[in-house]
Amino acid sequence: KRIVVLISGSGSNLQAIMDAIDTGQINGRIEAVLSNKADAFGLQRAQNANIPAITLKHTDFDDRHHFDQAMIEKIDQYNPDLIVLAGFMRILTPEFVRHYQGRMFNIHPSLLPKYKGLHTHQRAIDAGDIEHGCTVHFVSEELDGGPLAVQGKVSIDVDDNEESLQQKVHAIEHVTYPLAVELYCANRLMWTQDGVVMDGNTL
Ligand SMILES: N[C@@H]1O[C@H](COP(=O)(O)O)[C@@H](O)[C@H]1O
Repeated sequence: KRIVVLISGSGSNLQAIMDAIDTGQINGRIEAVLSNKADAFGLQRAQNANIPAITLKHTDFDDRHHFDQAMIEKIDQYNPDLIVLAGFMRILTPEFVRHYQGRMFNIHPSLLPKYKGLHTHQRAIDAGDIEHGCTVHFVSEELDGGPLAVQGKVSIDVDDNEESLQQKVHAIEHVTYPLAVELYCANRLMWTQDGVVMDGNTL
């Protein structure tokens, strides 16, 4: 499968997916990495792996609509089967989401539908939760609201703080995201009219 990854920052999830392709876990190829931030370290990771690393700065466009249209033009040059949002910190327009509906993943640092939005680790601690984690979901027009695909869980210990919990969640993300991409690339995971189907079972 042909994959395009969108990032805004460090790209540790991008790296985990690149490593899983190298080991043969994922039957796919990253055709390009696109960032809305020119200083995103993830671009460096892509260049180190000889993957086209593209910067498209949202600040160069008048509004979201024009930025997203420019992204679509750039991304479609790579004819992707899957778009992976990996720490891409822009809210996408409905047009963009509809254009890639059913072939676009996002990862969110909580056990959705709990804690949509920001500051998920501190909110889980403040709520007294004993478990937390991350969610890979298909992207829909509802922010952090698309159908769930794969989740990874961690325990919250009494001595955990926001930073220690973030590190735990990052570690489980680097297992969970490659697994979701692996299943999608193997046609074992898809979003159908009946919902998300994995290995023939509706989730
Ligand atoms: N959406 C969130 O943004 C972060 C990106 O991290 P990285 O992949 O850039 O290291 C991840 O924690 C992800 O859940």
